Amino acid sequence: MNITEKILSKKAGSDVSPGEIIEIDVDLAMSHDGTSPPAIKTFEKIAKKVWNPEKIAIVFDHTVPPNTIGSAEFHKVARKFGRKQGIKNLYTHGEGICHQVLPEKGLVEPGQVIVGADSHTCTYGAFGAFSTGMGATDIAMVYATGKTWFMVPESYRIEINGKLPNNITSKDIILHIIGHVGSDGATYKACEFCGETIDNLDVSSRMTITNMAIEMGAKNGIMEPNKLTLEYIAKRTNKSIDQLNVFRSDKDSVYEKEFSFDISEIEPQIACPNDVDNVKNISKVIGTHIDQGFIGSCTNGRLTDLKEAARVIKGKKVHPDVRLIVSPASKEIYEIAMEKGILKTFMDSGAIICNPGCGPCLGGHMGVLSEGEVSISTTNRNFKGRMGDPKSEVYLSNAGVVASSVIKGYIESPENIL
Ligand SMILES: CC(C)[C@H](C(=O)O)[C@@H](O)C(=O)O
Ligand code: SF4
Repeated sequence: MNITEKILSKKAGSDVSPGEIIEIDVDLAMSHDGTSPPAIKTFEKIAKKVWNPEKIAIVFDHTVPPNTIGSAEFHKVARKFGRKQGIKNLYTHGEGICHQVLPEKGLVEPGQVIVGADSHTCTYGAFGAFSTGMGATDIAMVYATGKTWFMVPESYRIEINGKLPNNITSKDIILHIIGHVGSDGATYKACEFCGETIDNLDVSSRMTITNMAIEMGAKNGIMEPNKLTLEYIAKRTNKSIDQLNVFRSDKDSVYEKEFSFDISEIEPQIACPNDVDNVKNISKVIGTHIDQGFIGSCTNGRLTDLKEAARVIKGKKVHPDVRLIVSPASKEIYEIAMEKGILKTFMDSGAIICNPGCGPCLGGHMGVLSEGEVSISTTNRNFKGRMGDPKSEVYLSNAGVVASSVIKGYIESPENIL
């Protein structure tokens, strides 16, 4: 069996195979300020008390602080519910993006089943957990019962080998893969990422890859935890590595499809408007005019990303006709970036630093695009109108490319700047 099948078998109490429908207990369920209110509405029709207030996390991140009366209402409803139900992990003070906050708070462990009312819940696969997004009504059922059902997915094995070239990050790896597989190329599949490149990646870089599994339609993205990951989880959960429930794929596991990528010579990858799989080598789009750069999100708002961007922008200025918005993915990251002088580097360059949260990622606030405006962004989606007007455009890249581009006012590669 592969890692996904092993986790689901353990939960189901017997060996499962792809296509089978199982009902299992979940270890952790999550919703945020955008999806908690609809989940609560359904929950209140079916139950009075949540199944376990310790196994639910509610994180305010999508519009923090609230930007409309409607979102302030959503915060009020979710906050009241969280308090009434005694939800232990209720983060209402701008702690950061749910997908960053949950691992930081030690809520994510290998071998767990985690569900969340947000499509990028697949991020926790970087820690060797089976995790997936679902709709708010499904989450309401989980809040009430602690259980959910799945069809066991078929698995894709995606092997990545080669040493990362200069100015290339795991964002380029996942964009490269999505460009090949297609935005619906892995619909309902368990995408297992493996190979020497994955084995050597740090925790943040691994999270970027599993985070974007949903952009190929995957049910979940998953990796066997490496040493750095196990150390991270042990530290965050106050457990020893031996206490963690690590699953690994058998050597003779069965996969529906197998892919192999060598990334040792790739260029920075850019997902061009308006599809995440419209991926081009940067050399094809250098010179494209931009009006905004955004560094942040659950994909690339971590310290490694901020450091990479700061390395490129240090001592330089953002182009006068461009705005650069930086929003660290969590308060913890914000604090470290502040202490290390990284935020100062951005401020000196002319950037706007926003509080942790989703920020402009989904076009809600803090950097909405007007008609015809173009953004280069470290986020994960570039659908039509994603960051504002339907006639605005979003290019997706790694953080270093955003930094080099905002200096020039057009898409530019860091290697031409440094
Ligand atoms: C608002 C929320 C439901 C949505 C998601 O599920 O992904 C958002 O986080 C996004 O990135 O588009
Ligand atoms: S940062 Fe963007 S992609 Fe991630 S959860 Fe928030 S809105 Fe969704």
